[in-house]
Amino acid sequence: MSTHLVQLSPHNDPVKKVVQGIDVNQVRGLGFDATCSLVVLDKQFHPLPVNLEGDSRRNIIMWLDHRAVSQVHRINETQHSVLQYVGGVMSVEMQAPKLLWLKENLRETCWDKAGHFFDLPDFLSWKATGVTARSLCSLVCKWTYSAEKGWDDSFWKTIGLEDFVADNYSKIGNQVLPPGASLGNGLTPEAAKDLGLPAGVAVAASLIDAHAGGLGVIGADVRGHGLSCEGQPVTSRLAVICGTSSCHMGISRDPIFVPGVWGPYFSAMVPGFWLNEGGQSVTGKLIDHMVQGHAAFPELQAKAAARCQSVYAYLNSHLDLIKKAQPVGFLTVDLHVWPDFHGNRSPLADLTLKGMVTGLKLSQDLDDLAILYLATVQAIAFGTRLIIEAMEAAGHSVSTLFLCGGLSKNPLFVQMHADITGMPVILSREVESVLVGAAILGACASGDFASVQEAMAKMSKVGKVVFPRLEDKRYYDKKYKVFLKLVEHQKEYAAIMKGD
Ligand SMILES: Nc1ncnc2c1ncn2[C@@H]1O[C@H](COP(=O)(O)OP(=O)(O)O)[C@@H](O)[C@H]1O
Ligand SMILES: O=C(CO)[C@H](O)[C@H](O)COP(=O)(O)O
Repeated sequence: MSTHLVQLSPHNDPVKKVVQGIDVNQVRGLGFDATCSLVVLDKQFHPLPVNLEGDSRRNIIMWLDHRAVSQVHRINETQHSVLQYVGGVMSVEMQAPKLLWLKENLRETCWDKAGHFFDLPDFLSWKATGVTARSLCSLVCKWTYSAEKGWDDSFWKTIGLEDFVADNYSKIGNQVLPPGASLGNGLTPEAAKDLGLPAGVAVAASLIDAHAGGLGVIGADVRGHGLSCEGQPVTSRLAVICGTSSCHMGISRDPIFVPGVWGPYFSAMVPGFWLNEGGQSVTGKLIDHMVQGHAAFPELQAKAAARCQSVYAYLNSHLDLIKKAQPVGFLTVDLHVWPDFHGNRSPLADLTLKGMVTGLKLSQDLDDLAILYLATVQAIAFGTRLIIEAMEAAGHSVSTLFLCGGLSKNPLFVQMHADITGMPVILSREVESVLVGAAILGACASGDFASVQEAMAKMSKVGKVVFPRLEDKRYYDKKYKVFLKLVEHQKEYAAIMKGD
């Protein structure tokens, strides 16, 4: 069986493109993953605006939309027991605060007319099959559903969304399926026509993108690479899905409660295992922001284009040029970044935190841009170290990182994660591992594999292993101390400004 991976985009016909030249009757199954954004439809399944302007083309609240700040504060003040299962503090990026925002701000134009609220991956599987069943993954991770106990009526009543209880959760999902389960009669004739595939192809209950990435990498056979996780349980592996944001997926046999780290979620990624999900709200987005906002960016763009390189490949080679005899990471001895430009997701779970840079100079040249980029990459890796320390303090034991997502294409990002965490980093043979995770779902829905675990073992493959440069550890330990001071100081500044 071969696997075809496709990233959906509204601007082209990617599925038709990817199956060009192959016999579409060989396509056995389809799996969807997407970001955990909130899709709103009316009772007839038409888009409903989630904006004050009433534009129904904008019917999705994106996952990184932080408009529901006041709502999430009030939800957290309830200290309801479901909050235990999201790290103790609900994130503004989850669905309950967004739903409450819609009720409080768009009552007539949206809330009263709404018939269906979907997590984006569930919307896609509905669109493909007409089946409104939700994936256990999205409901458990973003909607407070429990795999063991179902919905908790008291939570929705307490936060002012008793409407869902009254109609037996029909608008947010009262049929829940494990990821990979086959949906209805598969692809509808209409969806089949849109995608250029045969009707009836098996379609799987979906996964959120990070969870698909986790499935795509975490079960690989690591024998023969000299790794300490060889022979250790799969629970010693941490999958880090790093793209626009980074998600740190660790699994365990028993529930582990990690303050500030989402979960524990039962069966939300690997069936039968509990999942903890650490995260950083902006990582790839932050690097892009720092690089594109610098005065030397036009020069960088021109030079990279002249060499037919990406700006990141150019910056990495520029850093190699200016580092001289020292390790590249040592270029930031006096430049430090705190990366929470969009608040801290884990483990501090503090939406109010902001980004910080210390060590700026008057220069605005390419060297300056390259070093700021390096310090940003390092700050993201220090954030990963902080998350791992929190997970380990609560009972996880991590020995190896499995990186995937757009940022794992950046060798500097990967090496910094190895050096700063002191752990080997495994990269998959298939670089688009998030899509491998979705393909695993499709292969389960078609019945080609009896279980997600079996499909994971067969379909994830180790590509490259990057080991930490342990000789640089002392330097990174010192920079980590500074990193922790930055947030301590930021909190002190906030306290000073709050005082009389
Ligand atoms: N070839 C590359 N080299 C360096 N960085 C890259 C490369 N490709 C993507 N990135 C980084 O990855 C991020 C996007 O990752 P991706 O996984 O595609 O996003 P998403 O999480 O939204 O699916 C970008 O913000 C960029 O910083
Ligand atoms: O919360 C998440 C997963 O649980 C992700 O951060 C969210 O889905 C967005 O992912 P991406 O970085 O791919 O845009």
